[in-house]
Amino acid sequence: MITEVARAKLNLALHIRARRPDGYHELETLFAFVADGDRLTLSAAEADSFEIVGPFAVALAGESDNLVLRALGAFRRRYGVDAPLAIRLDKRLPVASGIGGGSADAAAALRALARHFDRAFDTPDMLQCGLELGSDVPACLLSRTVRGSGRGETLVPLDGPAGMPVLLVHPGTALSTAAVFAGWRGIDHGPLPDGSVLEVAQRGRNDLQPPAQTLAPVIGECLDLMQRQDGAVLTRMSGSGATCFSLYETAAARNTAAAAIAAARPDWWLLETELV
Ligand SMILES: C[C@@](CO)(OP(=O)(O)O)[C@H](O)COP(=O)(O)OP(=O)(O)OC[C@H]1O[C@@H](n2ccc(N)nc2=O)[C@H](O)[C@@H]1O
Ligand SMILES: Nc1ncnc2c1ncn2[C@@H]1O[C@H](COP(=O)(O)OP(=O)(O)O)[C@@H](O)[C@H]1O
Repeated sequence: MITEVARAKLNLALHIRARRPDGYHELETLFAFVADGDRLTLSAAEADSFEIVGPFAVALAGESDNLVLRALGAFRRRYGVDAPLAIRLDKRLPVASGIGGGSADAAAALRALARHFDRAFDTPDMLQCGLELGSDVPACLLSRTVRGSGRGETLVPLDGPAGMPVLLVHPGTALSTAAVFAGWRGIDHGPLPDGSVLEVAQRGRNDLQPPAQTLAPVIGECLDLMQRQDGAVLTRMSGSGATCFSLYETAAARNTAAAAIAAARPDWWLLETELV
């Protein structure tokens, strides 16, 4: 049996530069990944099966086109393999929350398939296979700190602050990525700055925060509460929201903040983790 962690994705900064005629946006982003995420297992079987378990399985129960199955179909068509497989997804990340759960699951499925069929996962061909499933899937295939541009598929690996403590907070509202992009006002506020990963993150922005917050005002409350805690070196919304993150210098500061936020908002989802 093969197990892959579908690590949660963060956009440490996300600059939207232009609307494209094909309906996508030209962007510049600093992708980073954390130690925790969904878990995907894959094994040879008599017949195909797909099962979703875990705390957020119920959010996907009504959907037939899970990104994991789309990844399986894309891999089979591309590489001409059809041996039956049993796949199980342990859904631990909130759905439609800006931390790439679906993209990370698709990427984890591609990595597991590559291992099962004895292929490399980081080839141009696999990255293209990933891009056809979603703009974030190539970055999620690599699951390491990387600068992304274009639709998110032009990737330059960077040395990030691995091990840095992170707190993720999701205030409960699911947001459609397309709806948030549609609310971007079309004003280019400029490229990612230069500097180390942490400097770029601290001097950067998330241009999708204003339109996300218009759709889900609770994001403002979430950021306020996170910013009121001591010791964060950066607090920001990730992707199209609504998950927000804080980076800390120490695990103790992160844990103290997590306890205070959990006490204030017991209904919000929290994850204490670290950058990889
Ligand atoms: C905003 C980001 C930032 O990393 O993350 P999430 O919030 O989804 O996690 C990504 O750009 C999301 O990537 P992904 O979730 O793979 O999006 P896709 O499936 O490719 O596209 C969904 C929709 O988002 C919009 N979209 C996506 C990427 C992009 N560069 N421009 C866009 O305008 C389009 O409306 C598209 O139809
Ligand atoms: N395995 C999956 N996990 C999460 N969402 C999925 C999955 N498969 C399909 N989806 C669909 O993709 C949408 C975007 O989900 P997700 O990737 O979690 O959000 P985001 O792109 O904001 O991080 C969901 O609303 C859901 O309809």
